[in-house]
Amino acid sequence: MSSAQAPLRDDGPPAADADGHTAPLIAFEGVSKTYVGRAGAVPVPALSGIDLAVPTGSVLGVIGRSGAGKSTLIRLVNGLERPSAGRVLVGGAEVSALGEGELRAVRARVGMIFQHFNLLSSRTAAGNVALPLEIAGRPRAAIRDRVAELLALVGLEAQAGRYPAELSGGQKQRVGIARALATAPDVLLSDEATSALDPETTRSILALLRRINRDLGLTIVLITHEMSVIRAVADRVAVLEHGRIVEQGDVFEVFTRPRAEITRTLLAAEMGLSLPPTLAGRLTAAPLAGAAAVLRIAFRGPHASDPIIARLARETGIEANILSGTVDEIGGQPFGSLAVSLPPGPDVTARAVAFLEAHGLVADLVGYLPRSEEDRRVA
Ligand SMILES: Nc1ncnc2c1ncn2[C@@H]1O[C@H](COP(=O)(O)OP(=O)(O)OP(=O)(O)O)[C@@H](O)[C@H]1O
Repeated sequence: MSSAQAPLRDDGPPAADADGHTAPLIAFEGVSKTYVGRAGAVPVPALSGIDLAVPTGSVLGVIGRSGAGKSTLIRLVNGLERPSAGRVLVGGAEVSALGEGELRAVRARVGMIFQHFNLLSSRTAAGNVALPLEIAGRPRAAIRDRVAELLALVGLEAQAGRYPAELSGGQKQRVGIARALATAPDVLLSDEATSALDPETTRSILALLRRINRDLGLTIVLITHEMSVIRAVADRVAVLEHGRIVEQGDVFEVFTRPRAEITRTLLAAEMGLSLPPTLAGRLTAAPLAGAAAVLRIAFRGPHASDPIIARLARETGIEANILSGTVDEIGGQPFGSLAVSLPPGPDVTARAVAFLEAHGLVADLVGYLPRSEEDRRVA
């Protein structure tokens, strides 16, 4: 538990089973949500049959395209929405069955940060962080000390007296994080918290979230439409499509063995972005005449890809050109991806993909490169 206050459960720390696994802090059991709206309006199914368990102290990333149901899912955790069917449990309490009074107590244990920060423009950074403590009726001196502690935690001691209009986007989000942590919650919900930030600021905010998770043991659920966010901060990922979880698991497993089509597409999009800009800008979705197919190959371990490109050439006669390659880490494990272009010829793409997958790698077509560009690159 991150907090000095009573946890949501009043029976001590989460129960452990015989194998020492703790009960999930958040659980969705057969949850569906349909928005009914005005009389006569067509009901909108937003989530269907969601089963999800978020272990205490973990970071779950929920990814999906616009309209997939991400916001609905996160709003069910703090009771801002109620399910049409199923149960949502937080710390053993069935949020979906609580009355307004009890819900208020739960919400004090669940902090939230937002894409557009949602700060009060009339209050300073310190004033924004103090707000939840004032609402909770804390004594003035305790509020002052707690606000100073929180601003130090997010690296904003020097900005305490500044108004939101005088802060950068990253600083505003740091104030948002400090405010969300004010009542020492057990859970932090992040609704696209880095979507309005530039890449460098995004990295620093994600690093801050990771540090808070590690140092305070805070359980984090974040929603995003970017795989790079998941990779940077999450332990586990759930992929949502049309209101259903189509894939979930350990981030390393899902990145290196994506099963659902949507997961592969999202990973390929990220890979496309990590190509050198001159190449990425020339990548086309359609196979123009004479274009070279570009594959993304995911592999585990720093050297796992080296022999496979040589073997592809030797065993199938397909000579792939390496366009770019990265080796990264997910949760301390090396994970790499290569972009290669393939020579022209009948069935070359299908044969290459089949060969690579037969050797335990994941290969996805990310697009096509005009042959002249590809030749120039190789020359
Ligand atoms: N209050 C509401 N009333 C009616 N329909 C809604 C409401 N909120 C969301 N929806 C619908 O539910 C579906 C899921 O929406 P939701 O906002 O959860 O998706 P999302 O994945 O968060 O999308 P985005 O990334 O665009 O925010 C969409 O079809 C949306 O139009």
